[in-house]
Amino acid sequence: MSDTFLDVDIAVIGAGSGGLSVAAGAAQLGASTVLIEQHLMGGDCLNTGCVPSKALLASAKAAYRWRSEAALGVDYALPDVDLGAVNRHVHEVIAAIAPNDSIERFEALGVKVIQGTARFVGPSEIEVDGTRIRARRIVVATGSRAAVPPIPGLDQVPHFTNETLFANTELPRHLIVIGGGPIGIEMAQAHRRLGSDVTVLEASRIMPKDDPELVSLLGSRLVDEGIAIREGVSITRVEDGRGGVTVLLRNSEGLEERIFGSHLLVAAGRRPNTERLDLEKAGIEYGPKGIIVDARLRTSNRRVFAIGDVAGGPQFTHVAGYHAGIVIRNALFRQPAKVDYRALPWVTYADPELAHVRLTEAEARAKHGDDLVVLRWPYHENDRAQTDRKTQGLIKAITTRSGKIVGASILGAEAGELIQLWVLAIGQGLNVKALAGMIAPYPTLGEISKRAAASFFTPKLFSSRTRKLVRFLSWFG
Ligand SMILES: Cc1cc2nc3c(=O)[nH]c(=O)nc-3n(C[C@H](O)[C@H](O)[C@H](O)COP(=O)(O)OP(=O)(O)OC[C@H]3O[C@@H](n4cnc5c(N)ncnc54)[C@H](O)[C@@H]3O)c2cc1C
Ligand SMILES: NC(=O)c1ccc[n+]([C@@H]2O[C@H](COP(=O)([O-])OP(=O)(O)OC[C@H]3O[C@@H](n4cnc5c(N)ncnc54)[C@H](O)[C@@H]3O)[C@@H](O)[C@H]2O)c1
Repeated sequence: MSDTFLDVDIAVIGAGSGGLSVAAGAAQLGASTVLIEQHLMGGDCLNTGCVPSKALLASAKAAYRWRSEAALGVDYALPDVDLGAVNRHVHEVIAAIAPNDSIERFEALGVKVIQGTARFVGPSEIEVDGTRIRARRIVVATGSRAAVPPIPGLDQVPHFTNETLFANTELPRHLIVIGGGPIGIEMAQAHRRLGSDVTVLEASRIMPKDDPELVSLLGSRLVDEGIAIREGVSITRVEDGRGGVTVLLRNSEGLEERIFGSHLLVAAGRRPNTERLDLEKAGIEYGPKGIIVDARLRTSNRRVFAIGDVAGGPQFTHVAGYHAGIVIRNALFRQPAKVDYRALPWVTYADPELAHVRLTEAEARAKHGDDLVVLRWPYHENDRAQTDRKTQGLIKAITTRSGKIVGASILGAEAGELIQLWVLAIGQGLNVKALAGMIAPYPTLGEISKRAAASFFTPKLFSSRTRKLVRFLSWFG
């Protein structure tokens, strides 16, 4: 028998990036809203994901200044990294952002926040520690956690995941990272620059979702910084001992190897948080990738939506926030809004940054065949990149022969900022002509986008036909 009974318009399970956005929107639109969180307000992104990882990367970038900015005539001393102080910085950043996601802020918006683990007890009812909640609409936003691969011995060996890494206050002597996806690559570079030896062990190739040409340039840069990247390895066993961890693997040539490290980070993908929800009781279908949803983010139970990492699609904070808007439109405005990932960007915050939107070159070739133009512009051709000595990298944009932009990838300084122009252009279905004709302020890195776009017209503009035309017109005074 439950102690309390609540009857509300919307119940949201999980106060991470997705759940917080739905709850804030629903309450401000006048819907009675309950938000249930079993652990920390803000979820993964604030506490164990985006925020601490980017704060750690900021310290790492500072520690690298002696090398990256030596050419500017300013002599930075060799860094003396105190990981305890770095850790304090990381947690101060979390604390500075936390009020935005706090219980107090949400209650002030009119949301009833309940702390505890929610589970379904019926198609439109959930229970949290004796409180039963009936809701017209329920939104599952329970996120994901690190997937620990079934490597023999791994469960016996101490290892970090994103849940524990940011509590560490001692610099690893040699960090072995399992997984060369965005978490593995960002954390590998952060630790290398802070002073650790780092080895990345990747089963296939690093950053498999990004453009291989740009990934390969990033990979070379990471290797130059001293990170050992081992691709195509198969880890056969992990053992504890000798004050650290030993990883046994078969390398890409089929040879057995042992690698010894002081610490291990597992960054080998994510598992959706579906287990503790009793989804069967609400008739909600799910699989290993998460809760099954349609394009309107409805589950097999039409009163229940699933958003963010638990919904099995792209796993980013900006996607969880985008999902929240789709659910608000469906649940509160009764609009049949659907997700559309055609202009979905992502950025990996290595230095240099790697940013991408829509199709890679390979995907574009598969879709458009020969109806394709690949535009490239290197950073070293940009004056601002030269003044700031940030000349590594390039932009690669893909258009159809008629100039419709179908994809863009950028490797280089501020790539995460530069990609936004391309996100807008792709989202609005713009022709490359719009970017080529834009007046870009000088000297900015943004001119790289304009120059790449303008290069679409170079062959036509300087063709013999155009030159003949110009000569002809000059006869008329
Ligand atoms: C190291 C790392 C770095 C990242 N960096 C970036 C980045 O730079 N940019 C980016 O866009 N994305 C990044 N991500 C991904 C991003 O963190 C996630 O995509 C995002 O947090 C997903 O939001 P969510 O709302 O789906 O889930 P979460 O933020 O994980 O929130 C889910 C919440 O639900 C709660 N919960 C779970 N089950 C229950 C239950 N039964 N009852 C009550 N509460 C429950 C959890 O405690 C949690 O607070 C990163 C992830 C990691 C791990
Ligand atoms: N900057 C960002 O936006 C950012 C940063 C971090 C994380 N994220 C999000 O979090 C998600 C999870 O990140 P992730 O890096 O853990 O996962 P991921 O799935 O993107 O990459 C995991 C990598 O681990 C490899 N792997 C898996 N099992 C392995 C094994 N046994 N041995 C060796 N390699 C193995 C895979 O081949 C893959 O390349 C990302 O996909 C992304 O959506 C985003």
